[in-house]
Amino acid sequence: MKQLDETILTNVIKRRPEDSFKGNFGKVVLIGGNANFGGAIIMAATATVYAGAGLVTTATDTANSTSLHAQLPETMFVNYYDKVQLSHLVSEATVVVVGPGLGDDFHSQEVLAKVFANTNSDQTVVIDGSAITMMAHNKIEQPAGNIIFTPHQMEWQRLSGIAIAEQSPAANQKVQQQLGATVVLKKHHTEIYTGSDTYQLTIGTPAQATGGMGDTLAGIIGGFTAQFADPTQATLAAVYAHSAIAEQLAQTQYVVLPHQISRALPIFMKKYEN
Ligand SMILES: NC(=O)C1=CN([C@@H]2O[C@H](COP(=O)(O)OP(=O)(O)OC[C@H]3O[C@@H](n4cnc5c(N)ncnc54)[C@H](OP(=O)(O)O)[C@@H]3O)[C@@H](O)[C@H]2O)[C@@H](O)CC1
Ligand SMILES: Nc1ncnc2c1ncn2[C@@H]1O[C@H](COP(=O)(O)OP(=O)(O)O)[C@@H](O)[C@H]1O
Ligand SMILES: [Mg+2]
Repeated sequence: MKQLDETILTNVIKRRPEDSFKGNFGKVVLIGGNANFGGAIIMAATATVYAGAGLVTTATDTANSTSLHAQLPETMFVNYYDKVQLSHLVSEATVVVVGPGLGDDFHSQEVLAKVFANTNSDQTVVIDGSAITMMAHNKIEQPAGNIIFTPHQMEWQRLSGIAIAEQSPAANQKVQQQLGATVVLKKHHTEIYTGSDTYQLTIGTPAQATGGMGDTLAGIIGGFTAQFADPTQATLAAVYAHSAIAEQLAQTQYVVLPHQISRALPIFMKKYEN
């Protein structure tokens, strides 16, 4: 297993061309946040905006629209029950992030089905949280696109059928190959299965063990894959940046809040641009 190090950041994070505009840095659509889990999609969208995506739209329950804009005026809002708008939005996106706080009831399943019906092979599709759980429980096929799954260990157990205690690199890799998708298996020392290689994160801290930390990672992956050329390298850089920022904050903090990682991204990324 290859160990991820700081060089992934300088390899991936590019200085912006002078002659550029928001359209050069990707359109990201994030779908999630039911009436109970609005915070999850707000945290994910915050991470995507602060990671530098050019245009960010959040498709969520209408109950979340005011709090979303109070936290993050940079994002646009769409009611995820508006099937026409949702279909159009997803099909026009550079990157789709689906699942943070989506829930798994009948309405969540309908939203997921509409999203999956409208992705295409040119897009990166980050599948997180409730979307992974629904795919596993309801045997839903993978959508079109370059797929990146971001499960925690229980979500990976649900999707792969491998019990947490049995999640060895060999067993995980076998299922990754069947899926044909990148798998970011989140835990202390997260493992990333890309198909051609397996990587391990050797940084990260228990100060990250708090709700919303994975939602934030999904958003950073969305922001990085929207802007930077190679989706696999961009994913590796996002995973590294998320924990590197957390480690820095944890030097003086007992717990690191997810939104603090997002807020730190622009200054952190500036140090590595080249
Ligand atoms: N503010 C918000 O709106 C927030 C909304 N959120 C959204 O909620 C949705 C559900 O996501 P979820 O992760 O909370 O629940 P689920 O998928 O049922 O997994 C939990 C079960 O798995 C078990 N478990 C075992 N190992 C584990 C591991 N390594 N990591 C984690 N769990 C592990 C665990 O064991 P236990 O803790 O009971 O011992 C428990 O039985 C999802 O859409 C997410 O985005 C959250 O992000 C929080 C903030
Ligand atoms: N002890 C730990 N050490 C390092 N990273 C951790 C630790 N605990 C949690 N994390 C990180 O926090 C995130 C948790 O993801 P997840 O469970 O999906 O959170 P949520 O769904 O609440 O946003 C992952 O990126 C994981 O690697
Ligand atoms: Mg999660």
